[in-house]
Amino acid sequence: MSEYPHHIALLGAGTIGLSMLAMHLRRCDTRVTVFDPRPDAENQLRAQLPSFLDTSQSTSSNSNSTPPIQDSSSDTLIDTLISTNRLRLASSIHEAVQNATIIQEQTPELLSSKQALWNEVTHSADTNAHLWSSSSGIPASAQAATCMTDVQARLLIAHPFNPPHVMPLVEIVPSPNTTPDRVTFAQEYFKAIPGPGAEQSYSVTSQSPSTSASASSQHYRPVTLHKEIPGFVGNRLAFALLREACHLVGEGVVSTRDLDAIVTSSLGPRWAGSGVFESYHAGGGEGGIGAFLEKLAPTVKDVWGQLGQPVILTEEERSVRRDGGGDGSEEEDTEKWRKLVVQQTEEAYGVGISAEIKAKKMKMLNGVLEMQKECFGEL
Ligand SMILES: NC(=O)C1=CN([C@@H]2O[C@H](COP(=O)(O)OP(=O)(O)OC[C@H]3O[C@@H](n4cnc5c(N)ncnc54)[C@H](O)[C@@H]3O)[C@@H](O)[C@H]2O)C=CC1
Ligand SMILES: O=C(O)[C@@H](O)C(=O)[C@H](O)[C@@H](O)CO
Repeated sequence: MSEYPHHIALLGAGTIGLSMLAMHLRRCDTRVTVFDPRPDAENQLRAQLPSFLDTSQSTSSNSNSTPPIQDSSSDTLIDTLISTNRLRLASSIHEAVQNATIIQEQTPELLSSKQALWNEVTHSADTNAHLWSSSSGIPASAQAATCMTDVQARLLIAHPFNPPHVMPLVEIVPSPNTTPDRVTFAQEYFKAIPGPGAEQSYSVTSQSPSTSASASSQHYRPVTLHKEIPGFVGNRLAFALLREACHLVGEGVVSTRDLDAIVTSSLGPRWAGSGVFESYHAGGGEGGIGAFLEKLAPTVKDVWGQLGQPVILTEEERSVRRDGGGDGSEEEDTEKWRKLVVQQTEEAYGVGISAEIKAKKMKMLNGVLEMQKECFGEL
């Protein structure tokens, strides 16, 4: 038996993949083989991963420091992970999945490429490996539609929220063909991953492989959906809010910056402590959410009936319109909101986020999560 019971093949080391890598390495009983075809994959990993690992200052909530630039200690950390067999870089999918017990993909959000990936993976992988997809919204049944039944039984969605090395939610979304034992394994695996800042030495293999976050210190919160639905739950809620936000900006009701201020000075703080239903339950007074819905039904009905339906075009749809001889003016009308949203957001926040701002946002996020644990035990 390997010194590491869990051998994860991580396919795709981009925005989510590298953060997922740091998440997996927080368990002492894992080793991870990474594959990404981009020519600069190793450089990207060496540049990004150290700042996601808890040994750096930038993840602790009391840090004012900006994420460390890559220095020799970062390289040493990566080299030590490699020399202690906790981290390996593969040059092909075939190589990456050899003897993997868990195969997790964070490749581009395209159904066709995910389907091709799973077919390629299952030609080389152990027939008992767990198969996880980080997809933002493509259900497992769609991804596995061109795979054999035994593959469909092992494939599920483990959808993180960015950045997964910090954000507690993992949406576990099985397909109708995913067997219950695979769901249970995924739930228990993520629950046992220590949170950010857990005292952790990534390089010492002398630590016993067993790692389990105690219930009181549980950080990750896998939530399993009962049914598949495109976008799952987190993104459907987020995209519903995004749709109305884009509608309000497109109609000239509010600017993007002021809409963000409305969220961060009300709903954001509220929802950090009480979710949608709990907060309306409290708002309903003695009668709880039942009373809330009764009292507010006329207003809710009126607002629901007037929520915006802004149209968004895919790049393909936009090019078809342009190829059709359109001068873009029809597109401008159809997506009037889009130009305003992009223009106002870039004016408000610039293009690209500075390392200093990223560090401040990370400090705030860690602070909120620490406060949640302090007030409510496990998240
Ligand atoms: N960016 C986000 O906030 C979140 C993204 N996701 C999901 O995670 C997945 C990846 O998204 P990102 O990390 O943002 O994309 P990304 O574009 O940053 O990274 C994708 C990586 O996959 C690599 N890749 C392409 N084909 C590959 C293959 N055949 N095998 C291995 N690697 C391959 C690319 O070189 C790239 O580095 C998507 O399904 C996305 O919906 C999920 C949650 C949040
Ligand atoms: O918001 C998140 O971090 C995730 O729910 C996502 O899936 C991404 O934002 C996604 O919507 C964009 O890649």
